[in-house]
Amino acid sequence: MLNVEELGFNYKTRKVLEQIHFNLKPGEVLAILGPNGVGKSTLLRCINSIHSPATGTIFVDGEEILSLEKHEVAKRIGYVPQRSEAGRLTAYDAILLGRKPHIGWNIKERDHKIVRSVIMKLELENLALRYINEMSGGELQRVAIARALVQEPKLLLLDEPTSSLDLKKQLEILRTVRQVVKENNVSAVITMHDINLALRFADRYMFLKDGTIFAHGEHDIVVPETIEQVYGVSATVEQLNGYRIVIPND
Ligand SMILES: Nc1ncnc2c1ncn2[C@@H]1O[C@H](COP(=O)(O)OP(=O)(O)OP(=O)(O)O)[C@@H](O)[C@H]1O
Repeated sequence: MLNVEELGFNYKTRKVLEQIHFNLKPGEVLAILGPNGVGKSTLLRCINSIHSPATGTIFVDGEEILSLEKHEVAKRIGYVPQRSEAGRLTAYDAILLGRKPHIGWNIKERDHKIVRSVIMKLELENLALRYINEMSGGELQRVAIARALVQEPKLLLLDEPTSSLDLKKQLEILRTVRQVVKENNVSAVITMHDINLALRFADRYMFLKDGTIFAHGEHDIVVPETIEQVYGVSATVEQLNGYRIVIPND
């Protein structure tokens, strides 16, 4: 679904990413982890072609992403940035806007049906007619995720999607994203800071350090050495209730 080959990116003269190389299969959730400022959001923006890489190529569902028109990118990729803009429109209309790449001028009953089903899936019924510029950070974050889901993309790019959510909603959102990925055989790339949440919902993990991949693989790469090397934190990794968990030592 996603092939990133030898990707490098600079902000002006400052090198941010180099030698990023990985694949993601349909039906997989990849968690991108790493310290503040390492380039996680920048990587998502390169995949979504908001940024043009200095080197390398990115293929989504077999198509080179930079060769596609913006609306063609939007048909394939649903991107939720860290901070969403909030205009004076209702949550329902904001979510319906996610259908725009597919519909042109005419909104069909099928579009409303998809919007209603995502609203129910994310339990947003009570927010649907509220204005998004009057919402809390967490409410807005859930609306932005709903909007990406109604796009019915092949690839979801979520930049810290749970950063403003309470514990229950963190679990609900990630469970829903995982369910959508598995049911529709699409893929998701999610940047996160909470390693334990990632260990619960992702299939693969990628740790970035100094602008490049330090480790990439399944949960067995999440070991004390990786945590120490990437974050400079001594930690123990244990198994609890079927999940691997990371516990800092001090
Ligand atoms: N528009 C920009 N212009 C110049 N530098 C930028 C720009 N956006 C980000 N940077 C810098 O590029 C580096 C990578 O930023 P990025 O936002 O990708 O990191 P991140 O890993 O997502 O961080 P965080 O975990 O704090 O969200 C940082 O040093 C940041 O200061």
